[in-house]
Amino acid sequence: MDRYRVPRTKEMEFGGALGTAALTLLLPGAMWYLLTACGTKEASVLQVPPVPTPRTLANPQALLLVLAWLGLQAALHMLPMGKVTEGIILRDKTRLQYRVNAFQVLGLTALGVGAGLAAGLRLSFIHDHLLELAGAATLVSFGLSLLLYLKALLASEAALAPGGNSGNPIYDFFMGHELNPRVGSFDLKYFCELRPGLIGWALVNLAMLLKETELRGSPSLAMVLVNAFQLLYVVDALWNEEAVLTTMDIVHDGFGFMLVFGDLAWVPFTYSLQAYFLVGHPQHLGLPAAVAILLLNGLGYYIFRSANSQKNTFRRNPNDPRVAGLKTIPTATGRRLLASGWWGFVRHPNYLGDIIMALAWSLPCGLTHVLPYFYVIYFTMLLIHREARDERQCLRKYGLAWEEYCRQVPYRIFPYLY
Ligand SMILES: NC(=O)C1=CN([C@@H]2O[C@H](COP(=O)(O)OP(=O)(O)OC[C@H]3O[C@@H](n4cnc5c(N)ncnc54)[C@H](OP(=O)(O)O)[C@@H]3O)[C@@H](O)[C@H]2O)C=CC1
Ligand SMILES: CC(C)CCC[C@@H](C)[C@H]1CC=C2C3=C(CC[C@@]21C)[C@@]1(C)CC[C@H](O)C(C)(C)[C@@H]1CC3
Repeated sequence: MDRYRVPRTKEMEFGGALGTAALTLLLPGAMWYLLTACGTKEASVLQVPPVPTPRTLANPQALLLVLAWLGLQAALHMLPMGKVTEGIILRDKTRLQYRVNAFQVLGLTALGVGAGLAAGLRLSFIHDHLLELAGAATLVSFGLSLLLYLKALLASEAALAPGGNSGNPIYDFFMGHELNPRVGSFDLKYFCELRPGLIGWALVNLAMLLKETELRGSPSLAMVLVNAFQLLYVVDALWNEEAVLTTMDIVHDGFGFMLVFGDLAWVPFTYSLQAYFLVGHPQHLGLPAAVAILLLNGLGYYIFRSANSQKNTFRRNPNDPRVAGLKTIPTATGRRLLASGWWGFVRHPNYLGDIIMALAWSLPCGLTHVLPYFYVIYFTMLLIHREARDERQCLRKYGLAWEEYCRQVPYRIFPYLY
């Protein structure tokens, strides 16, 4: 097993141990700040929000609900439906198996929620107890990350994550020490990456729509647009679940606090900020503006989906007629890089589409507040940072061929700008 041992992480990211220690506290703090500010009349980012009470941070009922949600999603994931597929080849030359059934799970969850609503369930309680639920999800994230770190200490050296094996406990706790932590055949990272967080996000959005309906008799056009756009994004991710197996998160990053908190708390509670904002700060959206925003989202989605599909098709079968005619650059690894089509336009066309969509999700909230624009600002920063991480890995993997690609396709995300 020694020859498969994962080398020590030398280049630490996010400012090393100090930076990751700060982020471990700052990220939950930022989420708390955003939600509290959004719940006030002013919704100002400059107003210092009240200090959270212990009861809001650790509410037993909210904790039970979050655990029940995770339990339900885990149980649905384990149902023998959907196909089983293999992940990429690991260091020890083995491949893990994954059950692909997130889309069916979404369908079953939707049926359950529909039945609940028909039976009188007041889903808008999610709006009324948003802080408690976010606090509970944060607590669960800390607990799970700690268990994962302890479990990783017992794992074989070949099972560790290349990015989370520095030997510094704080850094490795944040980045994730073990690459693919599993309990039996249940893969914790693969499960958390999409299902509880993304379906939870759609559920929180729906709760906001229902709350608005309770308050004003019907949902606003702005709220319908935000719900529809983000639901499309969630459905798309679940429908293309298999593609997640080749993302940086699954292939390179361990499962630590960054991803656990990101998946279980950050995504459902901060990505739904626009819908939460609209409940307390109704916006009038005229039809021409709505059509323009709809077209913008359509453009973003088209770029995002076709760029991701083009690369996935090419990686699966370079001779597929849909991609066989594209220009490519050979690399020493035997794999080729696409150098025309979407991947000849900019080096990360999928990020460009994603950022355009992010803007379209904020615009329905009007131009009077900064808060609903948090997502597009944060997301642009996240993707610029992620792009830099990916470039470093690609340069390491492909060397001269990557340099040639960068020469042929000079812009990273934004054509003629960056
Ligand atoms: N909503 C959210 O919060 C987030 C969304 N995302 C979205 O997730 C999606 C996936 O993103 P991510 O996992 O970061 O990365 P990508 O899907 O962009 O994958 C990057 C990898 O693609 C391969 N690649 C790069 N250039 C080429 C090329 N020219 N030809 C062929 N292959 C190439 C390389 O891997 P290899 O060569 O090994 O195949 C590279 O490591 C994106 O659409 C992104 O916007 C990402 C993060 C957060
Ligand atoms: C909390 C920190 C600031 C950083 C946390 C980052 C995470 C929230 C994101 C890292 C990569 C992600 C991906 C998606 C959601 C956000 C996180 C977990 C994704 C599942 C969204 C839907 C897309 O279609 C996708 C391609 C499947 C995404 C994969 C990466």
